[in-house]
Amino acid sequence: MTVKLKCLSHTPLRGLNDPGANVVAEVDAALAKARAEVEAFDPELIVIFAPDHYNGLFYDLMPPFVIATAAESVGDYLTQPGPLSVEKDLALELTRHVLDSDVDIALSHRLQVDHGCTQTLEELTGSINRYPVIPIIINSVAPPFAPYRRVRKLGEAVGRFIAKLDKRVLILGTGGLSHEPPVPLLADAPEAISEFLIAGRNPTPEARAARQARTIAAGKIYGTAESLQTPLNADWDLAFIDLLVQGRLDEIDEFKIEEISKAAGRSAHEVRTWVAAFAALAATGAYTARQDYYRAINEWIAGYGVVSAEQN
Ligand SMILES: O=C(O)CCC(=O)/C=C/C=C(/O)C(=O)O
Ligand SMILES: [Fe+2]
Repeated sequence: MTVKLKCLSHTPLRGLNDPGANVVAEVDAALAKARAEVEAFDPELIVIFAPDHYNGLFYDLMPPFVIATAAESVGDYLTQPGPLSVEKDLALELTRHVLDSDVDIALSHRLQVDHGCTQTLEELTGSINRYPVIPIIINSVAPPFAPYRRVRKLGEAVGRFIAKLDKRVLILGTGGLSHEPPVPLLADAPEAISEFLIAGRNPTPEARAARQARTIAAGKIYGTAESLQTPLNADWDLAFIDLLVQGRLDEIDEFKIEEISKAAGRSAHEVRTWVAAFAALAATGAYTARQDYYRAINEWIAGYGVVSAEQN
């Protein structure tokens, strides 16, 4: 087995509310470099830890963690719709292995995934189905969340499974860093919103367009005095990246969910996907990591980072 890791932010607003051309070019260059590295590595399997933003998972049955044996992209926010090339039998084997490792995980034989999973796949591989993939969704948007120490345990269990495979495996984490888009909360939500959050699968095109328009409007004022959302926090982001690069993963067990929401925004919990990805890599052996890119980008509602790592 050979393992490489990439963790990066995603944003619903790429192409819909872009920052200046110089910043877009900078991000494009960072992504082009990452994509070239993936191409050269030529993975035989991608294990992607990703969040969902009320497209596949709803409060009618909200699991903390899910492995998909089949997945279909809903194609939100300019992403490619259609099926992913999920390694069905291996995904099922991984599910058994995770359960045998004392980490409870849900299983889906038909999961809808959104830009939170597919944008990174597209950016790093050119499409949503270029390489065999196993999607692992970590609830990062719909509280209550599993504690961070459980996310680390999940990652470790997945890493031990990867370590037994005779394959080149690319581990991906996607989401974060600090940010807070206008994702509604179930607590105190009006009837129509709570109905959507509980059972809003397959929205009409009009409903999807309204969601996207709301996010674009939020992006236009994000980081200004007019915005009610928690702003980006570059210090928090860089400290988190440092912790991963320095291999201080045990400190993650002490992360406090409420404190992170306040300091870095409610959607900063998407970094749970990075936690799981790094824990998985660490379970395969010692690693070296580096920060490839970071910039706080208000227009994209994203503390936007790219981090790479590989086994020593
Ligand atoms: O669900 C919607 O489309 C509206 C909610 C939203 O703002 C989506 C945010 C997407 C992200 O990737 C994020 O910021 O985490
Ligand atoms: Fe997201």
